Amino acid sequence: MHKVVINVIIDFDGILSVPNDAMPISGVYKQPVITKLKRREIVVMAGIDDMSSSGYSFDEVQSIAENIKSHTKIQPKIGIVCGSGLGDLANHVTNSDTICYSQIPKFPVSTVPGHDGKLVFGLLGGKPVVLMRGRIHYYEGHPMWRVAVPVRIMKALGITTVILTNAAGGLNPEYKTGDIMIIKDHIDLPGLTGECVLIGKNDERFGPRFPATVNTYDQSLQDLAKTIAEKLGYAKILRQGTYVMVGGPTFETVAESRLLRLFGADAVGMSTVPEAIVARHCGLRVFGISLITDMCPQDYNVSRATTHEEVLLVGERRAKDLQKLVTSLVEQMND
Ligand SMILES: O=P(O)(O)O[C@@H]1C[C@H](O)[C@@H](CO)O1
Ligand code: HPA
Repeated sequence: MHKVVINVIIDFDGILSVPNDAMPISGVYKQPVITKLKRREIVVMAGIDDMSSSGYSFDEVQSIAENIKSHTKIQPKIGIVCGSGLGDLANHVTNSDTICYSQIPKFPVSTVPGHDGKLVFGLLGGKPVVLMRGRIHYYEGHPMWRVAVPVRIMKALGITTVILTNAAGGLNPEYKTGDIMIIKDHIDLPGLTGECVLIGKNDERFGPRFPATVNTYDQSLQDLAKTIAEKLGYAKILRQGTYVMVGGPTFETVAESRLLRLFGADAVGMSTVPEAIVARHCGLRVFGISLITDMCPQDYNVSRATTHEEVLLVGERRAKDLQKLVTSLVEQMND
């Protein structure tokens, strides 16, 4: 969302004009403007996109879902978003129907390597699922609402639970590359600084204006995943922690990593939080899991540069373990 500072001139007849040099910059509205004008008028005058927009309307979301339904007979109960390098989970889906995002009118398309851009419908662990092989990220230039609108679309397709997976950098010094972290909580750093995914007009048919975000991540699913992971022999690589979302696409500096750790985060990534918030907002049960693909530098002497290639490589190496965990979780969870 853009914010603008503009100067307006209001003459004695109440006629209002905007100087030619009025330009959108990051900032806040000047108070005198707010008192004289409706917010919407300022937006129109400044030539900015509709600031009250929170994205596709309820009806648009329903109609995107209807279009998707015409491509498959599967009625999914669980939605799964695959993180960087984790899309091969789709290979475990049987009886599958695959639809490219680009085939679906208005469905946002991902541009990031390791994010194929396909919806895969089918059975996983015997349950009907829809899997997003590839997600949309804020740093690709999408507004925040668009990053998470696939979750609303999956809800309109009939899911009741969403599983969010991601690749993340480890901040907790006890973590190691290749660890699997069950997300117990998150820090919405963009949200705390004014870019919450739910900013804009609220349609109560999606969810309430002021949703609570305590207990975003379903406790019973966390417990079940922990039990399954231990049975699978993953105890040594299993973690449970707090994920912080940053806007990206830069990987963190040493000072940023230290700051995020001070905030209480165990892992950092560039996704998941808007999806989790939108999912809870519309009443979905949420489970989140991070694969620690690199350790964030917290010491200048040992800092080395993280690359996306490294992230994908670790994703590939741990893919099978994550696939087993997610498949068993889907199989054993109650609907
Ligand atoms: O989609 P996720 O969150 O798994 O992707 C992570 C964050 C960046 O998109 C990318 C960095 O390598 O991986
Ligand atoms: N930082 C932010 N996002 C990430 C990282 C990281 O180190 N690794 C994978 N996604």
